[in-house]
Amino acid sequence: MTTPFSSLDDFVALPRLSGLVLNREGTRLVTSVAGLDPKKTAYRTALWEIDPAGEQPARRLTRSSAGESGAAFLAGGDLLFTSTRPDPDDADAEKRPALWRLPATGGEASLVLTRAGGVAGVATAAAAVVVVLTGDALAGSANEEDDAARRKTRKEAGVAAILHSGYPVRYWDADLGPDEPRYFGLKDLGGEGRLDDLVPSARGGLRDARPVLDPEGTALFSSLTLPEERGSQRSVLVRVDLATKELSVLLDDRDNDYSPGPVSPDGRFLVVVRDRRTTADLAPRTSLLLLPLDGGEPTALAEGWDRWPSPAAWLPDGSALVVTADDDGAAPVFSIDAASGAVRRVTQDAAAYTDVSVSPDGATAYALRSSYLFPAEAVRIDLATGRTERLHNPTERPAVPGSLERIESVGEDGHPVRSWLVLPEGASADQPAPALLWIHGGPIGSWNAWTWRWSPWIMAARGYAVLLPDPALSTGYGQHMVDRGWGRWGSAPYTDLMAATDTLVARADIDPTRVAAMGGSFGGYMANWVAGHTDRFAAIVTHASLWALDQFGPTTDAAFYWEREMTPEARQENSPHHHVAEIGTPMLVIHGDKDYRVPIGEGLRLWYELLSQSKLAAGEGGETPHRFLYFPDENHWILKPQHARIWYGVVEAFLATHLLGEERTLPPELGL
Ligand SMILES: CSCC[C@H](NC(C)=O)C(=O)N[C@@H](C)C(=O)N[C@@H](CO)C(=O)O
Repeated sequence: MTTPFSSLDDFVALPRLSGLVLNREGTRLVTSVAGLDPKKTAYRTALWEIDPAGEQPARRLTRSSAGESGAAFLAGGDLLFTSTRPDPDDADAEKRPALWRLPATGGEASLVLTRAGGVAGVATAAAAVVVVLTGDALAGSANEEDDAARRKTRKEAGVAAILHSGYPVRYWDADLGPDEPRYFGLKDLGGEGRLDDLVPSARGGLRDARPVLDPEGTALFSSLTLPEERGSQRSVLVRVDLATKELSVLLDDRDNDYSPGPVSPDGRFLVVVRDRRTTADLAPRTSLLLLPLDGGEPTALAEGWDRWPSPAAWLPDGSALVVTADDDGAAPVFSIDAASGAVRRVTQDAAAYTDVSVSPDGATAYALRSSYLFPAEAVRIDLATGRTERLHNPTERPAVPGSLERIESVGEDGHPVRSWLVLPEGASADQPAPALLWIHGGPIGSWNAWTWRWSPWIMAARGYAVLLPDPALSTGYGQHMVDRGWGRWGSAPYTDLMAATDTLVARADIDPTRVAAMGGSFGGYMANWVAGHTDRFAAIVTHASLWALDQFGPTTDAAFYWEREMTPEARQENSPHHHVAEIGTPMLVIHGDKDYRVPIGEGLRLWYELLSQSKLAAGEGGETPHRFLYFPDENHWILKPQHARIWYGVVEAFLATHLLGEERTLPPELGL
């Protein structure tokens, strides 16, 4: 069967949904759809409306060459969004994300405000016309005019230098400073659009945070990151009064990070996500608290539930909280009774749900849902029965070239290890398929949702089976599954993966002689570890991978996080670079230069040590089966559509050489 996964051009052109917001009346749903721009070198998003009743077809709301994102409904029904589309009244204005408003009654969107530091996000109150914007301001600026003037000076002088006195200095793929994120209360939406800097003392503490407003728009709740000694940090929970700007710290201790969930409909309780601070002996743990906003003590919610919930929305009568949580290769919707903490699974399918909101009568939820069978799509969920119905979406489900199975293996310690297995069409005992072991990143995570970056269907369309195992350190299997791998990456996570591979190759429809291992980020770490510990794979692909743990810890963008995870001894014991001399498998190394999470130094050192020290080191004349695919302008992830095509094309060619004994033509854009 020909599907969009047969052609990389067709694959990158598939439209992608993200985000879903519901208006207060429950009558309008809005999502973002990303599609290729005319040059096919970038994605741009447009806003689409979906009928919550499931009757009308989806309709496109916005159209511009700049694209739109960050949709948020105002009480009253107008839709706010951000866009770098041109200011209709100022053709010469600099392109920067601004705030736009689309009237509920129809007509064109109008520009609400533009600011020198741009508008990064919008939060609105449910029951009052109150808006809080997120946007950058230069650290030293006193107000908006001052900020604009300082930016102009810096730009005209051509200065990019940044003077730091604290940590971190980089985040993901961005250099931090002298900009820092701020929250702005927007006064007089219809008039001058005056902005009020709500936390001027935040320094860099609002990075990674998002404001949550109470229903009446009297206060915002947020995490605020505070610097600690020795480059460390913690996230405390704060409340900011939107009238007086008074900031109060609600929860702050050195054993946990806190972030806000939704405020109860009566405004009395705040749901709080508590993330336990890790040490070399203590793995992460996520739990929920209910914090009375009248000053009482927080209480644990669903304390005995061995899952890590992500809060989504309250039922309108405040009787229950709707959450999602990773669970056995899925991320269903659950309901937690607010009084008893009793947990009930709502959705029953093996899918991952996000962006959940609840209708005003509390009977229905709306969400995005994806799985390995289909990308994100908007659905309606009957909260009483769990019955789930696909709405009329802006996109169709792409047909996939094969089938999906759930399989189970047993780890060395007897612990079950569960995997998804993608099988190509025609795989059988008569025609066993070559196979790929794909290792997920994190390492705290799960293969439970569609991903565009690691699409197993691209490989299935080319005849490969793909195994997606959740080894030790994966989420959705209880705390013990995380604890048994914490700080011991080369032990249970590795042996679980080998147990899953044993189960895979024991199948009659899999060819045990043609199997490769691949992973990205932590998955790339593990691919490197696999390379130094077994010769059972015919090829290894390692993307954005950790190679030398002593070097990686201090150079990543969040050194404090990794330095907590292992002792110096554990870093030595678990570092793949000590085993380079054992590597006898051809490796394809892939790295982006703008990767600040796993800095390029990991990829450069891995590449040189493979060429100079592995069993397949470069010989006289420089010959080696290893390859290095380097992206000078990509980050931890390969995001540009033309580079995604190169990524899949080069990976496929490398696998064809070593698993199938076939030579493929490399993508011509490589210029080779
Ligand atoms: C929730 S697990 C922690 C993720 C981790 N965070 C920090 C602060 O380092 C992280 O980014 N890990 C990467 C090495 C990684 O494996 N990333 C994966 C998944 O997040 C990826 O696919 O990029």
